[in-house]
Amino acid sequence: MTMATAQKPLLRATKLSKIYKSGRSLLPSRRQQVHAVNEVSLEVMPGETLGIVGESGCGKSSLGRCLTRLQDISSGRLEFDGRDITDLSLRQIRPLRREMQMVFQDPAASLNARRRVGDLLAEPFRIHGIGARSEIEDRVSELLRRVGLRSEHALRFPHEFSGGQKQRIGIARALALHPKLLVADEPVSALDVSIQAQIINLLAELREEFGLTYVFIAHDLAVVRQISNRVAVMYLGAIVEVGDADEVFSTPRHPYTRVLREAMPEPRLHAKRPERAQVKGDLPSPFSPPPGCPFHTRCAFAKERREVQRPALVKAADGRAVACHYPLDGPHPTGLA
Ligand SMILES: Nc1ncnc2c1ncn2[C@@H]1O[C@H](COP(=O)(O)OP(=O)(O)OP(=O)(O)O)[C@@H](O)[C@H]1O
Repeated sequence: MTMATAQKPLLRATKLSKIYKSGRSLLPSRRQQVHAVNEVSLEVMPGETLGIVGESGCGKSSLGRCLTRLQDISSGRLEFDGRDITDLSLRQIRPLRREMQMVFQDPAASLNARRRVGDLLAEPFRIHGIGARSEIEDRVSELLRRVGLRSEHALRFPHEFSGGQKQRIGIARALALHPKLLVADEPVSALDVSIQAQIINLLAELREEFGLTYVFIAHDLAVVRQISNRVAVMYLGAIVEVGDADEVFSTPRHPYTRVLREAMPEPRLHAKRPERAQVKGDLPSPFSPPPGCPFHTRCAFAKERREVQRPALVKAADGRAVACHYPLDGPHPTGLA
């Protein structure tokens, strides 16, 4: 790989939006729209892990599915490996599936319960016409070993495995064809904490071994922190802060990031801060998001004059970006404070 190639983002989203039309009303004019992803722009560089964190319903899964084109994009642009893939049809996108894969929270849902694990892992090779039968068997055994299982496990059915083992199988299936990009959507949320760490370690090892690039989605900041180089914080469909993971966690600039961080189960952090930041009220309905700054209804710092404007995500000189009229730390990005 040349330096020039290395410096180009593997994935670039520009003002990417996903709007769902709710089917609740029979009258099309009365149907409500959910702006699940609202003009998100981000870049993922080869070899890095971008964590995406935010509360349930903020649009993380929708963004993940758009980034891998498992679902259509309503507006904006998506480039993968230098190619515009925004409007590719399902047929056109199929060959790219080898290069961009997803791992989900519930691996059992994507593993056909009636088929043996060996068959499930052989499927990607068959679909893409790769390898003779004996070669595929060898590759399946190797895959199982690589994710910490045994080759004999190929003969078993998914229900014979624990939650952590099922996720190992899900990861093996996603990595079978050596993709460039893996989007993991809450891959450890359903697992016990001790198993979570094992799966995160496995993902980190595989990233190094295969030179993978990850988008790692989770509602749990502590989980995202363990594996991400950079992190993007989402609120009501928009990215409100993005930057180096350690810096975002140690000195959050968006009031919402600070609330998320202080909810982390770290006794040391809480002991130092008896007055923890509180988020006021409930997450507004995505059917009728507040005008102006989407966080102003819950923000301890918002003042009326700033409610009417939606703050843009502006990058400061140190590379961190925040969409806030009242950032908490560091250079002010908009000059409005
Ligand atoms: N297929 C769909 N049709 C209509 N609305 C949808 C659809 N999928 C998601 N939504 C809505 O879009 C918004 C974002 O949902 P999404 O699942 O992307 O968020 P999330 O942050 O991943 O939440 P969770 O962690 O609970 O899955 C929510 O209001 C959700 O109800």
